[in-house]
Amino acid sequence: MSDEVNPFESLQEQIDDAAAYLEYSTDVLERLKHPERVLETTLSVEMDDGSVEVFEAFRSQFNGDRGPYKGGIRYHPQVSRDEVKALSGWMVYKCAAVNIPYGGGKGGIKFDPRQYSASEVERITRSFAKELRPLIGEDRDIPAPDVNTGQREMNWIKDTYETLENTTEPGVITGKAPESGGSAGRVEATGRSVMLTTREAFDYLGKDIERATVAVQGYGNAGSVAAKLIDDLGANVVAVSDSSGAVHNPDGFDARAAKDHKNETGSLAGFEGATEELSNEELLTMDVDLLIPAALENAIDGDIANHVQADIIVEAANGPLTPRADDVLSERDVAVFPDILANAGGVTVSYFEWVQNRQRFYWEEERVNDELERVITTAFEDLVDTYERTDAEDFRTAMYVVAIERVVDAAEEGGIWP
Ligand SMILES: NC(=O)C1=CN([C@@H]2O[C@H](COP(=O)(O)OP(=O)(O)OC[C@H]3O[C@@H](n4cnc5c(N)ncnc54)[C@H](O)[C@@H]3O)[C@@H](O)[C@H]2O)C=CC1
Ligand SMILES: O=C(O)CCC(=O)C(=O)O
Repeated sequence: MSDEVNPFESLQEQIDDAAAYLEYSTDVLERLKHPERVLETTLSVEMDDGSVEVFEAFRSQFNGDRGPYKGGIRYHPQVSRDEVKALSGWMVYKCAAVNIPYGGGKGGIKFDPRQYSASEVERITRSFAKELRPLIGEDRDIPAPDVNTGQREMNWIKDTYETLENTTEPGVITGKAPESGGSAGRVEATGRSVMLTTREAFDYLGKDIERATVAVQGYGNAGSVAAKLIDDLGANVVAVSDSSGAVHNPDGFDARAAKDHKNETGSLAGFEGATEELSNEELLTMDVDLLIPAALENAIDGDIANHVQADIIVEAANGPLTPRADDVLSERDVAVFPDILANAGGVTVSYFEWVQNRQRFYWEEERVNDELERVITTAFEDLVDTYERTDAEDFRTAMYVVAIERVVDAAEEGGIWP
């Protein structure tokens, strides 16, 4: 991609954009732009054939002024020190945007888990958990799932931690299976907040979600649940993609059937509800009402942004737009609703899981979903109030204004800063 940028630099640019609407000194702003610490380690793990392989792994703790560091663990060949730094920073501002009492962290192991057996993935995960042990804890740093990790990996990390610490501490990690202390509603929570943000955005912009056409890039946890729930609002999902490519039907198709096909065959290719297959870029530039990038960072750069035909973008992925794409889309009046609001359902229900773990009292799914809806609609109101009050250049900048003010207030009121 022509303007693919380092995601850590994107994060810093987003903070600078918001700073123009805030009256903080450069010292204060510099502190908001760098992680407090980053663990960089290597895991030496025995493979099934007896050989030993070495993996790079990271955990970044960006800012803990509002509470324990919080954020997922990603398994992907693109994982790097700067990527986890960016992702951990986005967690800080996400938790502040939806006003839950956490700071931000993120971790990852640089590998493709699909190339390894389940027992190899388990040994790699448990090896990482041993490295994380001194850093994590229910009041210190609480990991969770992200790309290519889920309940299985969270359960292994919890078990390794609890065994080594000789304790029972389910709140050390969230996104666990319900049998291991996970919360009802966590698997669907990220997609649910994407749906809630979409619903509020259409309402705010005076557009009708019923029969609105939708394209979704990335059909994993975040993208497939968002598609299913937006389909339930009456919208028409016409194209979805995964790393194997995109499928399209101009008349729309059942988002659940597309997910079933992916679960059964491992990819969207050959989905019988589609009439044609497209490239990833063709999906991103389709003439639809709503585009949901739900894969990885930098999916839409300045060049692609020039060809985007959607009226509204709701970011399910973290950092899917480059700063240049943001500028182009803002000039072209495409409304972008930012990741730090739209995908915050995951960490919000992680917060509910952590509360339930600490109280040893578990909620029904209906309560989880109701509380999540309250958090996201309140954050959406905070966003539009600030957007209108500041006349910010776009919704992302307005959301960062809200979030940065909360982080600075916590640091100042808490006596962390003079
Ligand atoms: N899982 C969670 O709770 C949360 C996830 N997110 C973010 O959502 C995004 C997706 O994460 P998950 O859904 O959890 O991951 P996942 O591993 O469940 O799914 C990722 C999907 O993206 C697809 N993909 C990868 N590269 C692609 C490409 N170039 N074009 C099209 N599709 C591509 C994969 O095939 C897969 O379908 C990430 O940015 C993640 O950080 C954000 C908040 C919470
Ligand atoms: O559930 C969580 O704690 C974090 C989820 C996450 O990694 C994210 O929001 O990007």
